[in-house]
Amino acid sequence: MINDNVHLGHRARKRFGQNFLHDQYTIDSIVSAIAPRQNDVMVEIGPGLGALTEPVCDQIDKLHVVELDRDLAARLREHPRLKDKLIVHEADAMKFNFDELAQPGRPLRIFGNLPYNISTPLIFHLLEKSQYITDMYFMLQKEVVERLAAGPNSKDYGRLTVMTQYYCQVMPVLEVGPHAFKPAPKVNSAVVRLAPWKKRPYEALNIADLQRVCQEGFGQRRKTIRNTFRSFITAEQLEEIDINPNLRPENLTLAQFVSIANWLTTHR
Ligand SMILES: C[S@@+](CC[C@H](N)C(=O)[O-])C[C@H]1O[C@@H](n2cnc3c(N)ncnc32)[C@H](O)[C@@H]1O
Repeated sequence: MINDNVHLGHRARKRFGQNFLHDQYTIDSIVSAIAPRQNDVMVEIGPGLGALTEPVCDQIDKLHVVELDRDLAARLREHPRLKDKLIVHEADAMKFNFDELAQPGRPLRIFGNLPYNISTPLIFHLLEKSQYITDMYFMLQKEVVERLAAGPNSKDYGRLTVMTQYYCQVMPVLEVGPHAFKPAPKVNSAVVRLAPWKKRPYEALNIADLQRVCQEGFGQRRKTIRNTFRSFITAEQLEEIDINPNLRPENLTLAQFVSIANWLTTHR
């Protein structure tokens, strides 16, 4: 019997979200979407057994990789074809200082088939580093990509949507079925490109206030905003900034979230 949990001699560890890509068409499509260029400062999160690492290294001379699994990090350090090109950071991507890798005038290009158990907090972590980043290509649960790309008035629209679209342009790239991985996950996946805006369409005066408005708003998404936000803005004041107080948080555009946050910042 074939053991689907062992791939290239490594037993997949569930706690590290290990589902290794093995479908060549999917691998080629992702790498051609990323289109690595010689001068790019590139970082891969969770290189694992190197499914994406190898074809990317065929196109560039140096690649930073951040891998939490000690055995996989050791394997990459000794990999005959890769060891001279890789800078292996054996670390938790959630705690890793990505900004230290960026060089003046050379922001980072980050990619990875992310462990699904940490993908949402990791995206929040990286959004705060967006000034150091050119773009990010991530394989995620399809459902998470739908949340990232959602528009107002949909069930997928939430805090992750608003905060990501505040920092980045969101472009879904490719859908991937479970059988592209070993072991096969129970869910469908998709690749997305997140590209931090060169000039943001809306500017929050204080990012903590935008985070607060999103958190409070989507924490009670069935309530109207006259109720949700009553601790800091009245229905009349919402009308003064041209926002209907009878809307629900999921009806608000990014521009309206930023207007409410900026009202909060300037009326303390
Ligand atoms: C879904 S697998 C992808 C592996 C490989 N890139 C591929 O596509 O086959 C996720 C990888 O992330 C690593 N990983 C899990 N948690 C991590 C963390 N907090 N920081 C860095 N790497 C992590 C796992 O060990 C694994 O190698």
